[in-house]
Amino acid sequence: MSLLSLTGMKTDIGQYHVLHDVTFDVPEGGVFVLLGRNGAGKTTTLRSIMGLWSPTPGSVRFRGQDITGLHTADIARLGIAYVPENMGIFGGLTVEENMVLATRDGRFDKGRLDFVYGIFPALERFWDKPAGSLSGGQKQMLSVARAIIEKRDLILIDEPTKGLAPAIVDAMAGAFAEISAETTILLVEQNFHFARRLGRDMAVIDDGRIVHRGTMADFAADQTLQDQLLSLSA
Ligand SMILES: Nc1ncnc2c1ncn2[C@@H]1O[C@H](COP(=O)(O)OP(=O)(O)OP(=O)(O)O)[C@@H](O)[C@H]1O
Repeated sequence: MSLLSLTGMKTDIGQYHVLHDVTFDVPEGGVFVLLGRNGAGKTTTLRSIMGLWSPTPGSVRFRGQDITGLHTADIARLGIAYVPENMGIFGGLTVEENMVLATRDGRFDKGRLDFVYGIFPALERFWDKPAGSLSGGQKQMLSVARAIIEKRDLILIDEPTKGLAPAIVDAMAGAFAEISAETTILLVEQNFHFARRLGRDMAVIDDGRIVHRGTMADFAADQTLQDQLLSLSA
């Protein structure tokens, strides 16, 4: 059984038909990549999974349970975390306060905090600093750290490399490889070079429709297919 299954998902935002037919399965373990150009529908797909938009018709199943139409908080409680493109951190609060707000009951498990520091050592150094004073890369690390401060089954991450320097992107790739050893990641990306390093399975979305599904290894080896599908992203 797939960890997450999207079937025939259509999402309207106001009068706009944004998703027309989004169907794909995310298997448990590793990184699943959803590629697509600007405005293709990647963020809307993640927001529809999290209950922030309502797909009608269509269904979202998590571990076989139909979660379509549940409230976002209930979806999160089932073990799904969301790292939005704007990172969702509180600039006026310290790193520690941002992390506290991401826990269920305001307390850290010591072992878990060490696990997070092991992946993102900068957070320990900046623990008492305002999140707003961090660099772009450190903010992105904080936003991912908030998602893993408690163990989750699935993390949805929206374009985490956008605007980051290559060295930080490398650090992110290492971090995601570590995280994906315990938690399935659904990664939305435009950066194919980053995505291909991490992805096991993948799909391409264009104009609100899934136009390709397969393994990253097959996709990365097929230049014609890449030219055809990623040029949609030109
Ligand atoms: N709140 C909204 N109101 C109206 N249209 C919207 C809204 N949010 C998104 N859209 C439209 O829906 C389409 C898909 O947007 P979405 O943000 O899902 O794309 P994306 O693939 O995540 O793009 P990007 O890479 O730019 O974030 C776009 O045409 C966008 O303009």
